[in-house]
Amino acid sequence: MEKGAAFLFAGIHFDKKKFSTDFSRFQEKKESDKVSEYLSLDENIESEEEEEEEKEVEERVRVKKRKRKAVPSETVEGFSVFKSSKSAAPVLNEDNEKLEDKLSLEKKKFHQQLERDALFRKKHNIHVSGNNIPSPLTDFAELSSRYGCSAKLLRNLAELGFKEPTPIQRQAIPVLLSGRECFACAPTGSGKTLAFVCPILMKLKDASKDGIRAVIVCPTRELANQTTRECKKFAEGSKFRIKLLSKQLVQRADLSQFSCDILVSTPLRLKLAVRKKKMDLSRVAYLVLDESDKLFELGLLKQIDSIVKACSNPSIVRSLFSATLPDFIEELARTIMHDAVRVIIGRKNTASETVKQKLVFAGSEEGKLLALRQSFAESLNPPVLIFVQSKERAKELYAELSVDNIRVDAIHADLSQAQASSFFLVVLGGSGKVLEKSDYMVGSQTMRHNAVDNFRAGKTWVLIATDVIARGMDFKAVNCVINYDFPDSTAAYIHRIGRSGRAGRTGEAITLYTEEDVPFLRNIANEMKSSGSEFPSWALGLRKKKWKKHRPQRDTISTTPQDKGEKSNRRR
Ligand SMILES: Nc1ncnc2c1ncn2[C@@H]1O[C@H](COP(=O)(O)OP(=O)(O)OP(=O)(O)O)[C@@H](O)[C@H]1O
Repeated sequence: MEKGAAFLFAGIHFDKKKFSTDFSRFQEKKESDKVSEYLSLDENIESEEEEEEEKEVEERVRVKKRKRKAVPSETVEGFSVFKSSKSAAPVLNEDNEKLEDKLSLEKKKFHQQLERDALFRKKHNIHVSGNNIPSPLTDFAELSSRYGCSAKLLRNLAELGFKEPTPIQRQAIPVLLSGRECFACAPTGSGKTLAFVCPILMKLKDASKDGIRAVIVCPTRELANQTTRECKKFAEGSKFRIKLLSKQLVQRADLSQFSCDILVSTPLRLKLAVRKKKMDLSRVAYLVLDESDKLFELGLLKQIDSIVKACSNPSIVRSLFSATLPDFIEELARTIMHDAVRVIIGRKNTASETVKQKLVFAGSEEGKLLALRQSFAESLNPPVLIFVQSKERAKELYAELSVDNIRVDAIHADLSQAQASSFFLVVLGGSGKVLEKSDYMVGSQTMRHNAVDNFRAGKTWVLIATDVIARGMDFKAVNCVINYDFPDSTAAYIHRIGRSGRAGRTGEAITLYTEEDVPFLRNIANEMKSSGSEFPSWALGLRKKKWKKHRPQRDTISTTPQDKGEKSNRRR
């Protein structure tokens, strides 16, 4: 429009009714022949106004509808707003209702499942904390239906005689299979090994040469050995490469290209392999710290720290397992774990309920030996495991019992020397001969092995040991554990007596004590009480004493004449 003529038409409106014929003529003309700018000018003005009004109304309706129905914008917008909105509304309502029904049904199902899980956990004494904890396993078959477990693994479990999962297996396996990190505390002999090995085998699926894929750290060589053997049993028939990090392996010049599916090791060996032989742990997807409270003790903490750092894969799943898990260890561990699930079976830090516990006052060191001989004379029900507090005392007791016509053996390690000179140890052979250093430096590993194997095989009836085998060792049928020397902590007590009463069997534990041990009796009595054993109630009335590494100097065990002169001076 020309600016100059525009004022002439300002305020002029056609009376559309009066000039409807003309108007329609123009309209037709306009539409067919594109009427002159002059005539169409007013029309345009009017139609623009109308169009704008119409648009405004449409927009208002659109906004109102959006607000009222809160339906997705695509269903309102479009060419024929009113048409589509009229027909869309009922469909949307229906959809919404269906969706709501579906959601509430799912919610209901979810809550029912939570209730079932809670009841099931209560029945099996499983306590959990954490977010979105997966349901416990009702049976091993669920490993297949819920997680696609291979038939081979299920067959292996069946062949090992594992009919039902134990409580720790019921809960820890689904937690780890869901990719969650886990703190687990379950009684001794309750099947923790399978609880961490099974998810690893299932997650790794097939053998691969893609670096080191899973690492299991155990505090002692015996336990690492046993765990390797167990892993191999569970993985029977598969191509998984399961390796124990042996001394020979660490001696290899370069481990930077070393690969295996599961690597089992003690902390010191693994740290050396990483530091000195460039072993690469950056691809480890699963890290298990077994007997984790032991691994977090001061002597091993630095090694564990460097191992955890070397396992630098950001999506790593870490888990901690033990029968004893003090709060401060949990807090420490929490600093390295993400959104971990905590699984406790029964009451945390309690002895196995399948072990009948007894406390016997022996008066003195002489009284202890007398009590032991007397009990063996009355009934020796092998296999029996005897714990003493030092390797010297193991040697002395061994010398005493080997003349009693008892098939006895001894096993112990001097851990402080082991740390200084790669596992210096002393083993006493079945012959009763105390080995010279040159003997055990050559064959120490084999002999320590033999002591364990002979005991397992029933060739040895009585095994005298230090705390080196107190943790994790699975001697299935140990009938009785004797604490010849009082344990040095509650955890040591729980682990020592836990060598008996495993996998649902019953067992017995006898703890001898002298005056020196009385201040710590209350702690043992408490353990006896909380694990359901008979306990001396008077001991609970004793003064509370913090139990820190109780290893008093004790008189020698030896009764041989040549030792008698020295006896008063010799305290172990
Ligand atoms: N589901 C199962 N059914 C039957 N036996 C089982 C089952 N799971 C494990 N066992 C057996 O129970 C015994 C103890 O298992 P395991 O050594 O794993 O216990 P643990 O909880 O690690 O004990 P510890 O705290 O002393 O290390 C083993 O002999 C093992 O073969």
